[in-house]
Amino acid sequence: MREVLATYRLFDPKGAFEKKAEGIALGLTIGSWTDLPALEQEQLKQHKGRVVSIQESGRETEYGWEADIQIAYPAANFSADLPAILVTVFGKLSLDGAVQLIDLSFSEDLAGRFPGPKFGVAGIREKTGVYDRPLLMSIFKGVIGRDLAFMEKQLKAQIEGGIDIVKDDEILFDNPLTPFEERVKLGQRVIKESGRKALYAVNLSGRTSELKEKARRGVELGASAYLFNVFAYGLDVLQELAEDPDINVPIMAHPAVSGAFTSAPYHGFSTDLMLGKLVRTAGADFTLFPSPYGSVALERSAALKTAQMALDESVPFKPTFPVPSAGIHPGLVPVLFKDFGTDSIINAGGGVHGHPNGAQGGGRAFRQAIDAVIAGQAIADVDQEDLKMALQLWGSGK
Ligand SMILES: CSCCC(=O)C(=O)COP(=O)(O)O
Ligand SMILES: [Mg+2]
Repeated sequence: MREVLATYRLFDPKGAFEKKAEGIALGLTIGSWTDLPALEQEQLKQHKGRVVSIQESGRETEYGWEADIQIAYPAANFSADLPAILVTVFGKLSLDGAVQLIDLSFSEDLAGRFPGPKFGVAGIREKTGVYDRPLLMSIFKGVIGRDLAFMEKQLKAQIEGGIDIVKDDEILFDNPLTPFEERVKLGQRVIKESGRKALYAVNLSGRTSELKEKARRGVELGASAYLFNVFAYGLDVLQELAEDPDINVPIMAHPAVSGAFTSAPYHGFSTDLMLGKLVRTAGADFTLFPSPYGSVALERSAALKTAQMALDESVPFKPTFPVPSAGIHPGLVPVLFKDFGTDSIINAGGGVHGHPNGAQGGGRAFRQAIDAVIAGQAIADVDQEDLKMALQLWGSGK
């Protein structure tokens, strides 16, 4: 049956979940129907949401008792796009007090209407030539108000330090000093000159109506990846980009703005649904999200579940690379590896550029830490200068 299955976390002071679930199933589909003639009632029944399960946790919160409920919505009610689906399952309900949308599952034929990542984990490993360890990514920092020569210096240092992927900071937009097209050309040239198989994710920014054309032009000029602030634009915009055959480079979903609707404990979307499952469904090859340990920390269980959703083998999409980020330094590599494993990306801005030996030293320190954990060695025992300096500066561990 073509349908979407929505899981909600509900709260109710009286624990009247059956009534509440039925109210949602009816309210988000056919509304009130009891006064209608029998024939019309029969026709409307095909469109009514169906309560599939109610699971009470036994936990009492400030909003009352807690339960997870599942409601199936017939695909006949919506067109096969994320805006229509999100409005169907959480439209006005999202405005109605304490309720969270924590999961969405699509029937197979419906899932087939979405692209998923073009490249996924395997495709990105192929592009970077790295198969047996977490990849290392870094971020341009302090480039607002600086020119292309400054960026070139930073990019060279990062690549020479052994970084596999360099990304723009999400706050770097098109600007006269470092315009999009010039950044693309610069990245292409510097990577080519380095002889490495690195990627540079340029921030694809600007008006929605101009994005596709801009992205295609960037690809013509040699762009190797795009960073995209998906939550400022919307998931459907990401999907449009991912589906375009001419935009044939990996897309990196940045979590900026997502906290506005994923961070509340009793309202909004769950983080793993948005940053794990839905960005993957819409076509992101990488998903960035706050790690549990750094400066902008996500609760550990939410971060782990986000990575799990990005890689989950039970969905019919290529896996999205999980990128736990923010405040990452070399001393955190062992815990990142323990929690997120080989199929993850270690990503750092300050932890690379703030190294006493500059971005080159920062890159080397990370690579030394990664090599050590892969070899089963304690990073504190590594006798290499860059890593030692990093551990002295930032410590080892959380
Ligand atoms: C909130 S995850 C995004 C990571 C990011 O864009 C960033 O700038 C992190 O920088 P940091 O210096 O904390 O590594
Ligand atoms: Mg940033």
